[in-house]
Amino acid sequence: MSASLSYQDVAGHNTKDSLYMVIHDKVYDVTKFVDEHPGGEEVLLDVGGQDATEAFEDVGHSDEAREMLEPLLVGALDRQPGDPLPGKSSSSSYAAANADASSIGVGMYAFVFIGGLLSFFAYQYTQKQAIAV
Ligand code: HEM
Repeated sequence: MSASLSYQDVAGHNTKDSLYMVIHDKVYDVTKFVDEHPGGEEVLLDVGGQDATEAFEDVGHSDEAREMLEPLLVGALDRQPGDPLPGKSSSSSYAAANADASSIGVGMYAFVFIGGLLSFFAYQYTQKQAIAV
């Protein structure tokens, strides 16, 4: 129970036959749990052999789900310098995705605003024309 595993040890267990994952620097053997997971086996296989802290927290798992982790515990993760940090790569890609989305949003506002200005001036112009006639 008090075993200490390296990230490489965990990374080796990334198949349905033997599936480990790291959540909050603890290593869990989820092999037997895969078929029972209410969220489906696919998501667990996706993060198999990796740090799943962010994926696990993103879902907002219940306290019950957290209790289910206890019997699956294998040991603590012995994190070495250079090992992936929880969610580091995916959080930066989330940030990038968000930046993309918001720049599209800004573009949309600019488009609508400029469209509005154009129609305002077009209206003014036609009004002046109408008066001039
Ligand atoms: C060993 C770790 C895990 C356990 C014990 C666990 C357990 C559970 C439980 C009990 C639920 C039902 C809802 C709840 O009580 O919160 C659930 C739902 C869910 N889980 Fe997990 N989970 C684990 C890991 C993960 C991971 C790593 C992911 C994502 C990569 C994930 C994705 C989901 C999703 C998407 C649902 C929602 C299903 C739905 O509402 O239709 N789970 N999980």
